[in-house]
Amino acid sequence: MIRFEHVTKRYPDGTTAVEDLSFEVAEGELVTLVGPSGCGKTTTMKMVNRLIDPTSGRILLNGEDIAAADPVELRRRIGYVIQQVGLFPHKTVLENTATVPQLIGTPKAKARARAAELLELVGLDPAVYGGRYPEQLSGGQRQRVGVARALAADPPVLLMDEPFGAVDPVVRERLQNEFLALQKTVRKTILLVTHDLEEAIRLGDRIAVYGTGTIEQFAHPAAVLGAPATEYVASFVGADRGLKRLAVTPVEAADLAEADGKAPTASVPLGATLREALAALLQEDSGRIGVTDPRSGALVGVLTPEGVHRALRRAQLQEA
Ligand SMILES: Nc1ncnc2c1ncn2[C@@H]1O[C@H](COP(=O)(O)OP(=O)(O)OP(=O)(O)O)[C@@H](O)[C@H]1O
Repeated sequence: MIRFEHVTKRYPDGTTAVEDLSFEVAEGELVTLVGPSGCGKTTTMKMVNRLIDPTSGRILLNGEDIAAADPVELRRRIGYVIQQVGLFPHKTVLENTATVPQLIGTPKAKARARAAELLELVGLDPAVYGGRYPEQLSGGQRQRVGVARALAADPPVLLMDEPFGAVDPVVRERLQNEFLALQKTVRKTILLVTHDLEEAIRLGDRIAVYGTGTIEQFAHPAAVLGAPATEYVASFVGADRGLKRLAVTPVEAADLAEADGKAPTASVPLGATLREALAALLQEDSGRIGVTDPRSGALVGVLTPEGVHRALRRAQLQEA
C-alpha cells in the first residue's frame, strides 16, 4: 500500500534527515515509527503526503509513484492527524469534523450526518459536543475530534504524528485503547509517529525503530522486544519495561490459536513466561509453537508472534 524505495531527504542546509529508507506498509496495517527526537520520523511521514519531497528515491502509494500525483488530490486520499490537532477555533466541533467532506463537495446535510456518526464513533456524543467550540473541550476531547475529522473523508491512508501526545498518561492510554478498537472496524492503512516505545508497542502491528535517519529494525513488536536487531535497538528497548514484562507475563489460554493440522515440534506449558515462549518461537521456522497443559502434557493450542503481542497488550492494560 505504502512503499518507500531507497528514500533519502537532505534539507537545503545539508542536514540529512533520512537516508536510504526502504520499507512497506501493507493495506490495513498500522505501522508505528518510533525513535528519539530528531531521528527523521516526521520527515518520513511528511514525504507521504508531499508536504516534503524526497531528495532521492521514490514512494509508491498503491503502486503509483506519488511524485507524479497532484499534491492536493493526494492529500484527499490521506488523512493527517497531528499533535496540535489544528482545529478551527471559530468553527463548532461538528463543523470542524465536516470540513473536509464539504470541501470535496459532499452536500452539507450529508457531511454533517457523517460527522455526527464519526463523533459518536470516537466517543463524543454529537448532541452534547457537536455545538461546542474547540476551546470548550478538554485536550483529550480535542484529540478525538482530530481523529474524527481525519476519518471524515474516509481516506484509505492515515498519517498520525504524535496524535495522543498532548494529553496526560491516563487519558492517553484510554485514547489509545479506543483508537485500537476503532481501527478494528475501519482498518485504515496507518503510519503513526511516536517517541514513546510503549505506545509504539501497544498500537503497532509492526514497528519501525529509528536510529539517526535510518530504520534499525522493522518488525513485529514481539520481535523488537525479544530479538533486537542491533545494539542500538537493544539499548532503546532495554530502557523500557517491555523486556521485563516478557519475563513476568505468563502465556494464557486466551493468547492461543487453535491447533489445526500438524502439531508444532516445539512447545511450552501454559503458564510459561512470554520470554520462554518467545525464545522457543524464535527457534521455530514455522513461526508457531505448541502450548501444553502442564499436568497432562496435552496440546492446548498454538502460540504465534501475534499471540505474544496480544499477551503483551493484556499485560500492559493490567499494569495501567
Ligand atoms: N526544514 C528543515 N531544515 C533543516 N533541517 C531540518 C528541517 N526539518 C527537520 N530538520 C532536521 O532533520 C532531522 C529530522 O527531523 P524530524 O522532524 O524528521 O525528526 P523527528 O524524528 O520527527 O523528531 P521529533 O520527534 O523531535 O519531532 C533533524 O535533525 C531536524 O533538525
